[in-house]
Amino acid sequence: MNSIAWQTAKEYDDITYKKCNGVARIAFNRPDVRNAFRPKTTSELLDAFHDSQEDTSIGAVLLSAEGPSSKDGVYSFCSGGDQKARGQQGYVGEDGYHRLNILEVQRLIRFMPKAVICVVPGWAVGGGHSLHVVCDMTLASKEHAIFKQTDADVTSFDGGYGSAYLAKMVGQKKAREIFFLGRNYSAQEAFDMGMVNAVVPHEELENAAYEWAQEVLAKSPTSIKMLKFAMNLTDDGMVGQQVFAGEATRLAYMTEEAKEGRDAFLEKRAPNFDKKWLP
Ligand SMILES: CC(C)(COP(=O)(O)OP(=O)(O)OC[C@H]1O[C@@H](n2cnc3c(N)ncnc32)[C@H](O)[C@@H]1OP(=O)(O)O)[C@@H](O)C(=O)NCCC(=O)NCCSC(=O)CCC(=O)c1ccccc1C(=O)O
Repeated sequence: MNSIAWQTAKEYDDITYKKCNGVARIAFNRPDVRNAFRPKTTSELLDAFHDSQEDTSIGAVLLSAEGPSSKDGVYSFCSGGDQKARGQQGYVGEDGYHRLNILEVQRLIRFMPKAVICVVPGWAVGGGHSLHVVCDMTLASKEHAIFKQTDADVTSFDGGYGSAYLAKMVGQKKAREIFFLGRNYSAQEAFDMGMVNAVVPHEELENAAYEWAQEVLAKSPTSIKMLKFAMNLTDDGMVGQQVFAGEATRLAYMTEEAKEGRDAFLEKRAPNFDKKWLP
């Protein structure tokens, strides 16, 4: 991480948020509890992801984690929902309300028109595992990453991207094994299953993720956005169609034809569209 001139974009309690050369880095920062998320964490994640989406200088986002734990030196990406904050109907924040807002974070990652790369330095467990699944790509620490699904140990079930989309990624049998048995899988095993893009020596992990982001940034922003939404579309139903079509509408807005349609309305006249029907 030393060679990258990260600048803090905003101070938070449960996460860190930095930017450098078109890349944003959002990282869990509760390493002593394996980076479990509580409502405060998810609110901060939503805020930072929203900023990354809105910032036109940012083209790719790393979702990573600080660490290791000051207690035992163990690295983690995220161990899912903080079970100490869990109430009867969800996770209880400082306002006393019970929330399930990690799914909003998942949706922001899924629908943001920028590549999101998950950086897994250690444990990726429960809702933390699901977050890695929903990211566009995942890089994992060769020495320390461990993937594990504990939802069925604590009466939770991510019935969306965390399980059904995972099954599309690793196959139905393997996805059922991951959820029904809750075993530990190494970075290499996760790579072999198809849910990790690269296994990287721990010391090089953050730099590798930044380099992957820089490679993405060298590509056409419109292509990256449309490709992401096209690949999402078949799994996201009408919402996937809506997101893809929204961007298609934006492209249509940029044409002379659209300008004529708008101007004709404002000038209270019939539109004079260019009568060319391209083959
Ligand atoms: C991650 C472990 C496998 C790591 O094991 P180990 O290395 O032996 O460490 P530990 O000694 O167990 O832990 C160290 C320290 O951290 C605390 N801790 C770890 N994980 C959590 C956690 N999730 N919550 C609270 N605290 C945690 C642990 O207590 C220790 O503290 P000490 O004070 O030092 O004793 C292992 O830790 C582990 O299995 N952790 C629990 C994993 C888990 O079950 N997570 C929850 C899964 S359910 C979930 O994530 C909800 C998903 C979700 O949010 C969701 C999904 C679908 C729809 C809606 C929602 C929604 O929004 O709720």
